[in-house]
Amino acid sequence: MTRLNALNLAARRGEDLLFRGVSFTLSGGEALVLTGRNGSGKSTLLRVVAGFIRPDHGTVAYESPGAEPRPVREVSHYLGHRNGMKAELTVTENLSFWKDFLGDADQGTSLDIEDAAERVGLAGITHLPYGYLSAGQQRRFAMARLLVAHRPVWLLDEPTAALDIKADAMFSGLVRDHLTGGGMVIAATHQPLGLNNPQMLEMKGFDYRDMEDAA
Ligand SMILES: Nc1ncnc2c1ncn2[C@@H]1O[C@H](COP(=O)(O)OP(=O)(O)OP(=O)(O)O)[C@@H](O)[C@H]1O
Repeated sequence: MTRLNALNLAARRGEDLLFRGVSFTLSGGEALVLTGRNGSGKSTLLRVVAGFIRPDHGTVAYESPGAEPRPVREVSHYLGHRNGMKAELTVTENLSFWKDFLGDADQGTSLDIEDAAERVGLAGITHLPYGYLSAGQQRRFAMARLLVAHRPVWLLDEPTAALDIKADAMFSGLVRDHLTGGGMVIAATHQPLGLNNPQMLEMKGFDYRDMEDAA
């Protein structure tokens, strides 16, 4: 059984701690949804888990049977607000870069680029420069990145913001399939993403200090 363990995480933004004492455990097939108002720390927590920001305190690691705990970044995809694609390269060139760069973790299997394009509903246009595509098409191809390299942990920051209903449903399908295959998802999202009974974690922003004072 695979597990992702976050223990007592704290992170600083500027002078102050933005959160502290954040712990959770996810097993393969499980999802965690981060909620909280704008600026409450959802993106920051995702970036700590992804390994982009060093926590002020605490640890987060991915565990799989017979292996030492590993940094989550070795086994995760991070889909943030930006698409992470170069406008002047074609879709195929962009996705090939990510496929080679990320590789498949843990002997997993991934889709080739045309199959991934089909999964996100955009077969046949992978020869076009990424910059020619509409904003929604660009976002769909950013999602295809999750499919061209196998990574068991998906870290998603508002993945479907500004997408139409069809794209929402398509992405919910990808997430469901990923979980059914034993993957994990941590998502900051206001959309249900088709998740069945996810764990929930409400981020409080800098206000957590007032709440502790009042307690
Ligand atoms: N690089 C930074 N340096 C200092 N403070 C930052 C930095 N990045 C974010 N912050 C602050 O940290 C707090 C949390 O930001 P974060 O982006 O994690 O919130 P969020 O819950 O993801 O918000 P949103 O829903 O608007 O995306 C905010 O008050 C923000 O201004």
